[in-house]
Amino acid sequence: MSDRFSFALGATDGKARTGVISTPRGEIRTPAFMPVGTAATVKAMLPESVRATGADILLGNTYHLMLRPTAERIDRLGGLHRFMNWDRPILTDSGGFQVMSLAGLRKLTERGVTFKSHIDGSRHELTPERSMEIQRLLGSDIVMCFDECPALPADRTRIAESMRLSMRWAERSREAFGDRPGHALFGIQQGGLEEDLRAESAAALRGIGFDGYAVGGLAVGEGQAAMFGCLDFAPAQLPEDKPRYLMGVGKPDDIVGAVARGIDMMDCVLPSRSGRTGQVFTRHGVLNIKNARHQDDPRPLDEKCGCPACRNYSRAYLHHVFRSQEIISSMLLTWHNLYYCQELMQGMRDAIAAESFAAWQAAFHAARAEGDI
Ligand SMILES: Nc1nc2c(CCNCC3CCCCC3)c3[nH]c(NCCc4ccccc4)nc3cc2c(=O)[nH]1
Ligand SMILES: [Zn+2]
Repeated sequence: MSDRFSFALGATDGKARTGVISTPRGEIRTPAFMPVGTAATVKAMLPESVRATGADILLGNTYHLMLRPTAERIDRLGGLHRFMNWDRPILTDSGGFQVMSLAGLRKLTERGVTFKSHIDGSRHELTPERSMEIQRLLGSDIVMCFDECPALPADRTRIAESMRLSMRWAERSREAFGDRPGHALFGIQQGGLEEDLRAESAAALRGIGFDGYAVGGLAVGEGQAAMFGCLDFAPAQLPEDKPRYLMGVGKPDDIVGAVARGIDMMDCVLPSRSGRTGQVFTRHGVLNIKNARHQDDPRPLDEKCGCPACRNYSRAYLHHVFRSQEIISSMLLTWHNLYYCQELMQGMRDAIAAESFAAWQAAFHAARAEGDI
C-alpha cells in the first residue's frame, strides 16, 4: 500500500506491457479489466465475490449515483467504498458519456450539459466543476475528466470542435480537482479516428498533466477494425510512463487486441450484462445457455474454468435455471463471465512477462476457431 498514486511499468513484449498501479487502497495489476458497478453494485455479485474473480478495482457510476441516492447522501454515509462495502480502488467515470446515452432533453453548451433524469424527469446540470465535486463526494480513487464523446459517424469538423471543447473541459477539470494526494485524475483523449486530431488532443492533455490517460471516443459504433486502426497509433501518442485506459471495451477479442496495442486498463458492462442474458464467455467463443441443445448436457461450461459455476454445475442445470429465470442464474453466469475476463487478463500478464504474448495471442484465437462449444 502507498499513500500516493503511482504507476510502475513492468515487462514489455512488443507494444504490450505489464505494470502495477499503486494507490492508498491497494494495487492494480495491469493489464487490468475493471468490472462495472453501475448503481453501487456489480449486479448479482457480492463485493467479496467480485474480489474472488480476481478484480483489483471496479467502476462506480457518477451519472446514476448523482441522481439516486445523490453524491451528497453517499458522502454523508461515509463515501462509496463504505456504502457498497468495497475497500479496494474505485474508478468513476465523469458522467458526460452516460448523460448523452441515457438522459432525456439534453442541452450542451460551453459551460456543460443540462439534462432530465431518466429516473424521475428532474432537471440536472453537469459541468467539469460539478463532476469533480461529485466524484470527490463519492470518494473515488481514480477520477475521470468531464468530457464530450461525439457519436460516430460524425464529420471531421464536428469531431475537431468536440475534441477542443473536451480539452477546455479537461483544463477546467484539472483546476477544479485541485491537489489531492493519493487520488488520481485521468485525462481523456478524443479526436475520433483522426490521427492528427488525436495527436492534438494528446498534446493538449500532456500540457495540462494527468496521472493517467484514457483513450476515449471509441467503441461507439465504429466497429472493431476501425477501433484497432485507431489503437494502432493512439496509445503511443500518450505518455509511456502513465497508465493508458481504453474506455468501454469490450468483448474478449477486443480486450486482447487492445492489450496487444499498448492498453493497460479497460472497463465494459458486457461480461456482467451478458451473464444476465445467458451469453457465456468460453475459451471457444460465446455460448448461449438458452439454447435447447444444453438441456441434457452434463458437462461444465468450460472444463478448464475454476469458477463456482464450472466447478459445481452442469450446462443442463444452468440452462434450466436460466429458462426458469431463477436468480441463481444471473449469479452463476455473471461470476463465470467476470472470472473468465480476469483469467484472460492474468494469462496476458503472464505471457507478456514471459515475452510470449504473440504465442499466447495465437493460441487464444486458435481455441476460438476450433469451436466445440
Ligand atoms: N467519459 C467517457 N466515457 C466513455 C465511455 C464510458 C466508459 N464506461 C463507464 C461506465 C461507468 C459506470 C456505468 C457503466 C459505464 C465509453 N463507453 C464506450 N463504449 C461502450 C460500448 C458498450 C459496450 C457494451 C455495452 C454497451 C455499450 N465508449 C466510451 C467512450 C467514453 C468517452 O469517450 N468518455
Ligand atoms: Zn466458469
